[in-house]
Amino acid sequence: MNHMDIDRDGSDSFVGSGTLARIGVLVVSDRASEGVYEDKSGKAVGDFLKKAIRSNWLIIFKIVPDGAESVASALIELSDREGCDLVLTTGGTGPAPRDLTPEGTRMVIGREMPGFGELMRRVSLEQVPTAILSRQLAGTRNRSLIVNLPGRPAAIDVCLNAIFPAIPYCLELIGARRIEVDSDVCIAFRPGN
Ligand SMILES: Nc1ncnc2c1ncn2[C@@H]1O[C@H](COP(=O)(O)OP(=O)(O)OP(=O)(O)O)[C@@H](O)[C@H]1O
Ligand SMILES: Nc1nc2c(c(=O)[nH]1)N[C@H]1C(S)=C(S)[C@@H](COP(=O)(O)O)O[C@H]1N2
Repeated sequence: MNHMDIDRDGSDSFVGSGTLARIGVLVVSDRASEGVYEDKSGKAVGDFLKKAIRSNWLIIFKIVPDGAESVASALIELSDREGCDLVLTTGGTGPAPRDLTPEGTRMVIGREMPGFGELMRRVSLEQVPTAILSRQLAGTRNRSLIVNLPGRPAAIDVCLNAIFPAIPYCLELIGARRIEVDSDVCIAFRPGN
């Protein structure tokens, strides 16, 4: 498990005070986990978060091979033991036999939140017709929001740009720690604001 503190300027050390949100990034990839290739998707998620979040947060990074069990146990570790408010997974959402991230996610979430997958498929479809092949899910596990992203590095920004406006309010509703986003990158919507 790799812990890295990130401040709003994108450096790797935490500064400032206030709520420290905990964000898990779970890379699901046979080849990245074996070192056959270098992970680019988890890194792209970290880069997006560094740009988008202006309150204090901590990233907890983990790479596992494909599989429902490997995903489920990593999600439990990130949500329950690491106390993550938000967990973003990459990879393993397609139809290939070893693509079992949605199955692993479904094993651990209490409530499914279909809107996240619906929106990501809609915006991705404007870029690639194969967007319909992603079975990405999202849901809550107690005070954690878990969201599946596709594995392709190019998909990460497209998907996060689309869903991030709804994430701060969702975290608030489930009783997770509060995050503030940078309005130059994304406008968070909180009803009543
Ligand atoms: N973490 C990652 N870093 C870099 N590229 C990735 C990563 N995850 C996926 N990809 C790329 O996106 C493609 C589709 O992702 P998918 O999750 O279906 O992986 P895969 O083909 O099952 O292979 P693997 O599990 O070994 O990454 C991969 O074939 C690879 O080219
Ligand atoms: N934005 C975006 N979404 C995308 C893609 C992409 O390149 N960009 N690739 C699609 C493809 S080819 C597949 S098979 C599915 C599942 O990808 P995964 O198995 O890497 O999660 O995501 C889809 N969604």
